[in-house]
Amino acid sequence: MSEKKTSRYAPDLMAGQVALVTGSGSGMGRATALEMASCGARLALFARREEPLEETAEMIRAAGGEAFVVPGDTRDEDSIETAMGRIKEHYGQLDVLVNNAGGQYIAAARDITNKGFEAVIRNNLIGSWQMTRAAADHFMYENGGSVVFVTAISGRTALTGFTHTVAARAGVTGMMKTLAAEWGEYGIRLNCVAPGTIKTEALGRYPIPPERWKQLNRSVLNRMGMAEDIAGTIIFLASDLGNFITGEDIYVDGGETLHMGHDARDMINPDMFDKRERGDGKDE
Ligand SMILES: CCCCCCCCC/C=C/C(=O)SCCNC(=O)CCNC(=O)[C@H](O)C(C)(C)COP(=O)(O)OP(=O)(O)OC[C@H]1O[C@@H](n2cnc3c(N)ncnc32)[C@H](O)[C@@H]1OP(=O)(O)O
Ligand SMILES: NC(=O)C1=CN([C@@H]2O[C@H](COP(=O)(O)OP(=O)(O)OC[C@H]3O[C@@H](n4cnc5c(N)ncnc54)[C@H](OP(=O)(O)O)[C@@H]3O)[C@@H](O)[C@H]2O)C=CC1
Repeated sequence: MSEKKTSRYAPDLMAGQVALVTGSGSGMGRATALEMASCGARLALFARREEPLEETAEMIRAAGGEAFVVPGDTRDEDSIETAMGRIKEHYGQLDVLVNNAGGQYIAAARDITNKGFEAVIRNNLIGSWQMTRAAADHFMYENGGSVVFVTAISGRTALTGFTHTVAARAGVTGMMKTLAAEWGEYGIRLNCVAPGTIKTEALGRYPIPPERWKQLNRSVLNRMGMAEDIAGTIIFLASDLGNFITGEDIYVDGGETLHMGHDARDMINPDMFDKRERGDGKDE
């Protein structure tokens, strides 16, 4: 067997646990699956396209982990039932569900048709509900578990061009909080991770010329987010590290949503804010 990949967390943090990650053929889903495997979790990988899932599974196996591919569509109840049945047969348990699958198209609100609005709600809200309900029915009402939803920063800020998905993600957050209140008694914890602008393959699908990519970076940390930034937070919440956290909504956005009423750096004297050796406010 090949050597286990080093994890940023303890290599046995998720030992004995089975985790289902949706949308794990790319981006944040793949990064989360890889890191969970390096923490000892056994993975079930779910998305519509089988080939990228197999690639993720191969990466996990090459690093000494265990992964099982269950293709399906979060909008399709039958494919979810099939996946849950196969996970039961293969692993016999499910402890963690990461609802990361999602996507939308960009459009001005006045150009969004009712059909288009509904399609995005189905993909980003109803899909997550269906996965969560099935995981609870099949596994978690009986044995407890942890569910993490990947949403977006739109709870704190407007995102023009994304009215439909902003509505869907806000729906997910409200649903998560209410389920957390109802399902605490079953030992089920539910939380959201809200990513800022994260450099994944998906961003490349938007019609934004590469020379304008820099403008996407509104983080105060002076870099775009990476899939691993999100994976680390998901694992913190999903694993025992987050044992007493439920109903929370954690923003992982490099400060992108720190709105400034005024920016004195531009208005008054930029030199005043130049980087200094000392950061304690005393004269140098
Ligand atoms: C500056 C920015 C910073 C942007 C940076 C800020 C960060 C943003 C955060 C988000 C990042 C990401 O999500 S990254 C993910 C990137 N996105 C993707 O990968 C694409 C995801 N898209 C999809 O999966 C699908 O298109 C989805 C939206 C779910 C709809 O799929 P369906 O099969 O259910 O439906 P379809 O039959 O395709 O379409 C149904 C109707 O939806 C509408 N519709 C669908 N696609 C459409 C399109 N491209 N343009 C217009 N309208 C469309 C039409 O009305 C369609 O009806 P008809 O007209 O009758 O056909
Ligand atoms: N990148 C960013 O800046 C941000 C992204 N997000 C959200 O975070 C999540 C991950 O994003 P990211 O990694 O960038 O995106 P990706 O497009 O790389 O990943 C999304 C994955 O979801 C899968 N998926 C989409 N719809 C379905 C469905 N109906 N059923 C099953 N699987 C589905 C896709 O695989 P397949 O096509 O094979 O089904 C894809 O692999 C998404 O929900 C995204 O909208 C939120 C904020 C910012």
